[in-house]
Amino acid sequence: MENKVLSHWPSILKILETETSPVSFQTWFKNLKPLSVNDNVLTIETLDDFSRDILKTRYIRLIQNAIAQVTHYEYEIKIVTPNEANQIQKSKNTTNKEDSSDPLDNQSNLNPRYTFDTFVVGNSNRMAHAAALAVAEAPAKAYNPLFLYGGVGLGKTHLMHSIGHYILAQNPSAKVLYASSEKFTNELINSIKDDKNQAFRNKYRNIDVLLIDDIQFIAGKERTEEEFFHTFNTLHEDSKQIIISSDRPPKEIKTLEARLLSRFEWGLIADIQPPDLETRIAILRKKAELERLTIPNDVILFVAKSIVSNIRELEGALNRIIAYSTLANKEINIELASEALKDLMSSDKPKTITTELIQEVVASYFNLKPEELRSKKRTRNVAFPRQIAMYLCRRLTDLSLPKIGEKFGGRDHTTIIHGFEKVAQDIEKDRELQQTILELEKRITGK
Ligand SMILES: Nc1ncnc2c1ncn2[C@@H]1O[C@H](COP(=O)(O)OP(=O)(O)OP(=O)(O)O)[C@@H](O)[C@H]1O
Repeated sequence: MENKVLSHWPSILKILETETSPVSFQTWFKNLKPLSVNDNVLTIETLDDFSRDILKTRYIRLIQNAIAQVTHYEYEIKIVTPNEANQIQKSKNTTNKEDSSDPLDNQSNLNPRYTFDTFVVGNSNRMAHAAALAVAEAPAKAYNPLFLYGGVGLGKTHLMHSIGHYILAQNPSAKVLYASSEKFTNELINSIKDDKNQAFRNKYRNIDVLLIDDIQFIAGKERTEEEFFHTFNTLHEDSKQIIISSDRPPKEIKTLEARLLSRFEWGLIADIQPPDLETRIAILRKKAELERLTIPNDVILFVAKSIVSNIRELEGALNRIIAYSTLANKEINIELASEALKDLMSSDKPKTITTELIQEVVASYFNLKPEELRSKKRTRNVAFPRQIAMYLCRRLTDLSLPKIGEKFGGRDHTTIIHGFEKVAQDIEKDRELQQTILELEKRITGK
């Protein structure tokens, strides 16, 4: 059964928009995502605990009414955070229960917000964006497959959906299908269980564009790899476009079958790096513009400097500030922003510390670009911050010396040891440097 809530979600949002103030709509409703319907319960995802609590206490009835106006059906509403949604998904996966009323079935599953228009291009994603656009303009002709990889929350899904939207805008009858590799796996398992393998194959092989997100999850799952291999071959032979995303390059997906690995390398592999400061600022400005909000420059800068390695978190921080301002009925300024982000900054949740994060923080501290730390430049204004970044990489990550060297433009591990020792010695006698290192560590670890 195709669920009406999802297909009519834009109309439901329109009703909510007319029934609430613009700020309230932007803050609480615009980002809601209907996830699934089970019996009478509709699960909707919101951005964080804060929004979930507000929605639960103040707006459930309003949402129910808006949905009922469109679907003529009254659902029980369950609001969840992305973490809770993941938990639900995980428990579903382990029980392998088929959700026959999955609202995403029979759709291309594209998020209307993820288009090229709303994607900000910067140094960190320029190449991936150009490749995505080339594929969108000439599906199955430019690069096939297109393999996009990068860390969490850096825009892979956004770019994939943008390709889908673009192709559909050019050719509305194109069959575009987006699925996470988990969904692909679950549907395959269910199809085997229910003896519906042919239906599964029809679904994934009779399409023009296949977008598979987070492919790393199929690695090591033999049956899924096998099925994906045949799906891939069929589509590729029929000149259909395949776009794949992953959190790492194909070669680093351990236990991925060699024949799949080699196919992933047939087309183009493009990476997305964490955004530099300028791009983070541009993303925040774009978001404010889309939400029709005026956010002071110093607040934008504050957020952009506070959240460096994940665009989802960057957006979440801005949403939080907007929510605080709405609730407290106060204008957005730097005091309000620091208050709103206080918990986020001092959160106990361990941050993933990567060399990219360290390079970004160190570069920003010394007014450099992260690329300069990876470059061959040897002037002291670059060389010393680079040694500091190497020192911090060695202290704060578990990476081996050669791996760190690789992340600094392919330097030899002896250079890393030299950098580390130089800084370690200087700290002994230089109090100012001690303070600098402490400050950098604080910014990197968020503690
Ligand atoms: N360049 C960009 N311009 C504007 N928004 C962006 C950009 N990159 C990412 N975003 C936004 O950041 C959020 C996270 O992006 P997305 O979900 O595409 O990340 P991802 O790389 O697929 O993450 P994951 O690894 O968790 O699947 C989305 O809301 C997306 O719109």
